[in-house]
Amino acid sequence: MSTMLEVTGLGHTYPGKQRHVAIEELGFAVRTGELTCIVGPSGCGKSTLLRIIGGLQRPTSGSIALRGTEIDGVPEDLAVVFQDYSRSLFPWMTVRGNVEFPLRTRSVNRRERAEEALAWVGLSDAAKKYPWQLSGGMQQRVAIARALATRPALLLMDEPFASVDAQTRFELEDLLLSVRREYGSTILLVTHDIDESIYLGDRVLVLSKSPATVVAELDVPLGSQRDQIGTRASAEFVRLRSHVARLLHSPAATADPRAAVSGGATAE
Ligand SMILES: Nc1ncnc2c1ncn2[C@@H]1O[C@H](COP(=O)(O)OP(=O)(O)OP(=O)(O)O)[C@@H](O)[C@H]1O
Repeated sequence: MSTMLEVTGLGHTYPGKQRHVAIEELGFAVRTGELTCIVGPSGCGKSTLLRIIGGLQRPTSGSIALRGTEIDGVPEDLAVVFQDYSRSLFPWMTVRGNVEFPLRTRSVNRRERAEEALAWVGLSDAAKKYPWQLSGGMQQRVAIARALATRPALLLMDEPFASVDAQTRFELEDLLLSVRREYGSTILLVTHDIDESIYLGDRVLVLSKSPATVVAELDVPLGSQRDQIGTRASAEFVRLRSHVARLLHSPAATADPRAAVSGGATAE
């Protein structure tokens, strides 16, 4: 499998009076076609990391390569879905207008692409509505459709389901799994929810407290067909969940980044 994203020796320090070392010597790779979840404690630097990968912020040190080319600015073939759907959609544009918006500079059939992406997320009937006429979960589907319409090489998602209720969250998680199964998307998703990281991920990267560094990389051997009840009740899921929880809460685990590489290791 080829490498989609390679992060090497990444560091970021916020300067000035509030000087803060947010990320330190952070490195990992995302393989093409893989859904990688990053889980870490609140304030550890997850959003900073995604902003840097998305080209919205320059790192203080280290490098990031997308398909072998170092990122300098906002890459064309990368899309981001943020947590706050209410601020990421344009309220004066219809749903279809929002999905077509990032395609305006590309020579593609915008209408066709937008309609296709809306069908992927089950919102064909809402194309002419405005975002404010939709529920929160539907608005986040629009944001996902807008990102998918550009056919990004890499889809970045920053806590995409953190602002919706639990039932909608489950539905959106399953939607994401089915879309990526069908289209083989490469996805890097940040969450602070351990269960979500295991339910969605082919691989989970566990980050330390700030400054963020990779504590462990775990393979998630749960297969590609997952369901909210059976998968979450499985012995493997429960084992991984307690393993990640221990890694996140144990100061000793932060000492050796290779302490728990590849899910086989147990913290018990
Ligand atoms: N502009 C800034 N200036 C100084 N410090 C900052 C700035 N932005 C973020 N930080 C600090 O950097 C650290 C990482 O912030 P970041 O938002 O990346 O964390 P996070 O893991 O995404 O947080 P959360 O889980 O709460 O969303 C935090 O301690 C935060 O206070």
